[in-house]
Amino acid sequence: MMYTYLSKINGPEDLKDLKDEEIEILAQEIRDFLIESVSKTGGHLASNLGVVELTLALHMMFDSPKDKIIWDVGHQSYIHKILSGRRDFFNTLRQYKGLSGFPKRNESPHDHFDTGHSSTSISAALGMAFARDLKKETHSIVAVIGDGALTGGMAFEALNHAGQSKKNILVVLNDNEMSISQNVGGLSDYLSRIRTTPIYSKVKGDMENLISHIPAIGKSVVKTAEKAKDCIKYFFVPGVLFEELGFTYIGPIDGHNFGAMCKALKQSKNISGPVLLHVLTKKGKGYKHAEAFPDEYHGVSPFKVDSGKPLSTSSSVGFSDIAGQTLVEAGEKDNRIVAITAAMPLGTGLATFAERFPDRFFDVGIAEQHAVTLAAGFASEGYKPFFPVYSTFLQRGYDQVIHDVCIQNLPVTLLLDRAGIVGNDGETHHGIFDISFLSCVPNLTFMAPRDGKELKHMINYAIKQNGPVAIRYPRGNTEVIETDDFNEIVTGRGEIVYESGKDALIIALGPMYKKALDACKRLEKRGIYSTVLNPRFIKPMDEFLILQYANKCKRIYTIEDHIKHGGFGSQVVSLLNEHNIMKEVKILAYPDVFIEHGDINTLMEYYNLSSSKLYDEIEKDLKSKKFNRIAMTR
Ligand SMILES: Cc1ncc(C[n+]2csc(CCOP(=O)(O)OP(=O)(O)O)c2C)c(N)n1
Ligand SMILES: CC(=O)[C@@H](O)[C@H](O)COP(=O)(O)O
Ligand SMILES: [Mg+2]
Repeated sequence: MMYTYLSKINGPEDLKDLKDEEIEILAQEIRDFLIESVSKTGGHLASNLGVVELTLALHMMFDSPKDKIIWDVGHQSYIHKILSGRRDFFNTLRQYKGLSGFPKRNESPHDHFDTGHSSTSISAALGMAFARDLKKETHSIVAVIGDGALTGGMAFEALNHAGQSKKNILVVLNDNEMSISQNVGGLSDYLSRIRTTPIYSKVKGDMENLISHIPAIGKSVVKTAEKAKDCIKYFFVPGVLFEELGFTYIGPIDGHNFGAMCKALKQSKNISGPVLLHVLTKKGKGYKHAEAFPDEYHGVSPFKVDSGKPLSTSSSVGFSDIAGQTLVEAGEKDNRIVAITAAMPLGTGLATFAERFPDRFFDVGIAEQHAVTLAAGFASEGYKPFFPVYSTFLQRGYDQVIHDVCIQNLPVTLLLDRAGIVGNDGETHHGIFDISFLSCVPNLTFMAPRDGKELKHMINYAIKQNGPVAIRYPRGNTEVIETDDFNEIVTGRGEIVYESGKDALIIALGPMYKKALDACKRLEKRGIYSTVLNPRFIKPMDEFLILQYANKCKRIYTIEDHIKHGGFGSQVVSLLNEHNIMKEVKILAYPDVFIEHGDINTLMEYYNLSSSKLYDEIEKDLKSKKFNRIAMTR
């Protein structure tokens, strides 16, 4: 495709000479480029299509990188990347060693703050504003936050502080009425009222003027006048909530009108103190499939541009779907079951539960902390709350897990979806810390299913427990095994899934058992016979089974889709240590680094966790041990 204007943009300075009509053509070219490029790599499409004019206006009116633009979540920063000299790298978007899907300070001087998790932009911008003023610098600082991200508690904490601080920062609220799914909550309703009541914006200036001229004479008259002022203000002035917090509110502005956006941004620069600019956009703008289904086009895998259909389809089923389906089946039988999501009903497989049991389904917005304590409240009243949440996002609700759930030993079940490497979203999103931060918490039962069938049984097991349970499972698909032979889930019991000899004991957590099994069968061809153990329980661990086989086998390997530090393997080591079993354990897990983005198979290969790398590691290790022994006896 020919990009007449886009091909000439190598940095934001190249925008400055363009006329409004040319900017309009450029906006169209950017949309075409985005659709074409993301259809090949996959990525966050709909959110980016919605902020084309907004990003152009920001780069036109501010002087990046001297002025700092902070993108909340950062999934909508693609146009910013295109305009700041990274267009030619879009064919590598979210690929291993390629362009990140989020802002990265180490990627460009135009990226001032790394994001990925939601609702951090206002806090970061405010910190930068305090620093700027202490250093007596003068640049502008802009936080761009979506209406979804504004539902996160951190955003409220930051607004509260920023309003009182009187610091010069601009918060651009990009309101498209969508989180990944339809946005929720009272604040979202408030924004819709501003959006749908045109009188608000028209009369704002006049009203403020009028209010300021209401005279104040005599004590009781003053009181009455103040009350009247408040009433008038609350009724007519848009964004009064933000004004009351200490912000100057501007808006709502049509975020697809470049001229209006530039005018509003210019206006914001002349206001002293924090300003909130409320911008209305359409998620998916300019691509009919994304406009019609912004939730499905929020994050996409490669697709055909004409039909909008994914390039590859899979016949297997996702772990998330199995979790959702199991909760629906359980919900039919037991009306104590409630399901909570923090703005991820689709990703966590809860769509059917939401439809089937609207009274027992709660989307709380991007509010993981609140979700955990809400679940605790339900549990304290005899309910069986389930909170399916991406492992990485539960990091937000850690204190609540300890303080509100586990200390009170409440029967809340945390379904840790996307546990392990998630692939292209990268370091902010990999769920590789949960074993470390959860297995140290008393009262919590913690499990990892080897496949979808085991997940189903574990969820049903969790329903029967009287205390907190967590179950971790990865992003992606699982086999559907419809066989009846299944060892029932019993607290603290693992299972031997394969036993051909005692050369090696391979303890493989969750779905890693499959790779272990592959490696084990290849090892047999080299005359190495081993046993594969599926621990099922991270906590309480099946100490008996592990010790029994550790005693029998020559060498022990643990495999997990998690970091090594504080992970499952390190707990096996300490178990053996406590029982004076002096056998070497090799932990096969991720090292102490943040794992970059890339597809899951590539990352697993790189970090020696693919079947073939596991085979190589074990074979090499067993060989070297033989040599060591010979060397030692000499
Ligand atoms: C703490 C946290 N929870 C959940 C998510 C998943 N998530 C990513 S984008 C998004 C929706 C954001 O909506 P909004 O800010 O309005 O941006 P839009 O996509 O509408 O432009 C969600 C829930 C996240 N990134 N961080
Ligand atoms: C930006 C963000 O946090 C989400 O959009 C995330 O990328 C979704 O991940 P899944 O594709 O695994 O649902
Ligand atoms: Mg939104």
